[in-house]
Amino acid sequence: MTAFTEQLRQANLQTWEQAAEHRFVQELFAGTIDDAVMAHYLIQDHRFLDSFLTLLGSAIATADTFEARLRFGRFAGMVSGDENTYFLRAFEALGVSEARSQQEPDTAPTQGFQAIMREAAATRNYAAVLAVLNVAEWLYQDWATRGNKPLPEHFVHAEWVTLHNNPFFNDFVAFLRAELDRIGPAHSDIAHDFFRRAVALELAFFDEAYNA
Ligand SMILES: Cc1ncc(C[n+]2csc(CCO)c2C)c(N)n1
Repeated sequence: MTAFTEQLRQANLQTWEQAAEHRFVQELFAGTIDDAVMAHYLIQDHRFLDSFLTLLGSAIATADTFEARLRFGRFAGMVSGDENTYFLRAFEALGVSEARSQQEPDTAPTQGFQAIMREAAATRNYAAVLAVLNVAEWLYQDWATRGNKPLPEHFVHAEWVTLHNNPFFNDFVAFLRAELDRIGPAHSDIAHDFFRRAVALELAFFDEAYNA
């Protein structure tokens, strides 16, 4: 039988592939991404991280096992530490001042993500929370691990790949998928709905980077 998460991905395959093979991903690996595009993307993504932590909090609250709560807790610690540091170092390297990173308005995909993460958290439904988390993590792991490509030279590019392709992260994605494979089939409609909308937002988020 096809795993539930694989069924979700197959149901959204075209959008998923457009995101995973996006121009942003190609240029990131090639190291040719325009600094203005990277800066705009990271400013917006730093805001994504804020609501993402809200969603993780909801996963801790709604998970049905102690083991799952521990894993989400460890992951929240990593995201709040190393990953936040990356953003600050990248902003400095790209010459993005604190004033600019705060002044730039939220784009539509950023607002869309903040809304769907809050909405999933508010359902208090573990399957809905897992559906959004799976897209945000698994889709990023997919593009970051595809083809075993060599890392770009500049740390701003290279670390954006390795943050989404390392043993800790890969383990966490496997855990997220196993949780949704276990919980999802009994909540299929809500899982499909949140998964589909989140994949569309991922594609829109990459597209938006080029409106810098
Ligand atoms: C638009 C967008 N979608 C997904 C991710 C991936 N992601 C978001 S939070 C998080 C946890 C720690 O890495 C990961 C992997 C992203 N950064 N931006």
